[in-house]
Amino acid sequence: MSQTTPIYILSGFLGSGKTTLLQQLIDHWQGEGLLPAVIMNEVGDVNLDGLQVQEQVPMTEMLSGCICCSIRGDLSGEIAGLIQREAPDVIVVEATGIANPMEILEGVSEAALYLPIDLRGIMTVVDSAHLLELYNVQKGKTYRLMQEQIRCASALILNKMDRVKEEEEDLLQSIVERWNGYAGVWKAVRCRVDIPALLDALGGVKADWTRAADNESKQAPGELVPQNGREQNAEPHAESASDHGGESQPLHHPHHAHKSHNHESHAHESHDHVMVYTHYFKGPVESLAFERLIADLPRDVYRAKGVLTFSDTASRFLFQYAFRESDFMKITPQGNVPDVAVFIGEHFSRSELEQALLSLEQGGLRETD
Ligand SMILES: Nc1nc2c(ncn2[C@@H]2O[C@H](COP(=O)(O)OP(=O)(O)OP(=O)(O)O)[C@@H](O)[C@H]2O)c(=O)[nH]1
Repeated sequence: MSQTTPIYILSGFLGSGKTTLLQQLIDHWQGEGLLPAVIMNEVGDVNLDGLQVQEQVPMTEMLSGCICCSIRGDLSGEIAGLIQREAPDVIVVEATGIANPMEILEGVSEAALYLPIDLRGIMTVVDSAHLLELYNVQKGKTYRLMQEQIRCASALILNKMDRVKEEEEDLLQSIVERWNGYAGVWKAVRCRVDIPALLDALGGVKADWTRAADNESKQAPGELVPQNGREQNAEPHAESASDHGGESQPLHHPHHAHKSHNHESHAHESHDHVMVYTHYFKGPVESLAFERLIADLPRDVYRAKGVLTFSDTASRFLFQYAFRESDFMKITPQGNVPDVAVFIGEHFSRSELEQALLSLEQGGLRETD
């Protein structure tokens, strides 16, 4: 009799709603009396999504790199550590939005060779409005990455349907069916889906199954992809970054040993165009000026998030910016969380952004009103 820990990969482009879905999965499992654990991967050096996950959920952070390449070698160690320390009933790996799911799948499959884990599938969360916009243009790395994330999915959550016009719904449906005719599709706003049905479609997680049942129903991790015939369909990684100019700073993490595998240089190339700027604030900033700065961000900044103290309000805020939509939520972070903002995008000017933020800190923007 062997015990295996079910593991799910949460994929989807930056800001599509992965953490929003994660919260619902956690609530569901906790309601069933199960202990979920999370491996959270962020390209920036601060984990802001972690602030949205309850403290009692065991969580491991893999920061400053993308799980599918630069810190992939660490993944099995993190899974092993989590199982040993916490003995969770289920593990969710939330990948960065720029991760190629095939590479993560490989990473988890490698780990499954010597760890008692059972890969249940990849849930890909799609920002439906963003997908439709990119589909109209039919080019760009983000478009190809989204396509790949959809192709590799075992379950697809077409999220942000509130931003899709009714007349666009058929097109959306036909795009994803063409790219992946096997995965179950759930349309959602704020990832509100029938969680038990979603999990059942991927094999479910049950306390008795996890803790006591034998391995009869266990799927070999690698089976998920060939089963659906998607391995052949998957397009190669996004093309080399050499076609991009600008002052982009590639995403690297020199402190982590790189595990050698066939796709390594390939995988790295796919992220070379992505850059991250992290700004630590020295003090509070004015809320309206900050909102204006966010509204004026260059389009090449496609994701931003942070924790801020505003000079004109009493509480602290978690701010989110994804696909030109921003959101501010009051929070009271536990522990010592600095005021910080992370900006992710492609070859935007870090120095200009830094200057704008510094000027904001000095109240500079107010003077230009
Ligand atoms: N309009 C709209 N906004 C949504 C929806 N679902 C989530 N959001 C918002 O989108 C933003 C990003 O959501 P997250 O769940 O943090 O996205 P994510 O994929 O985890 O983001 P990264 O981890 O940074 O890649 C947040 O401000 C959410 O409140 C939705 O259905 N509609």
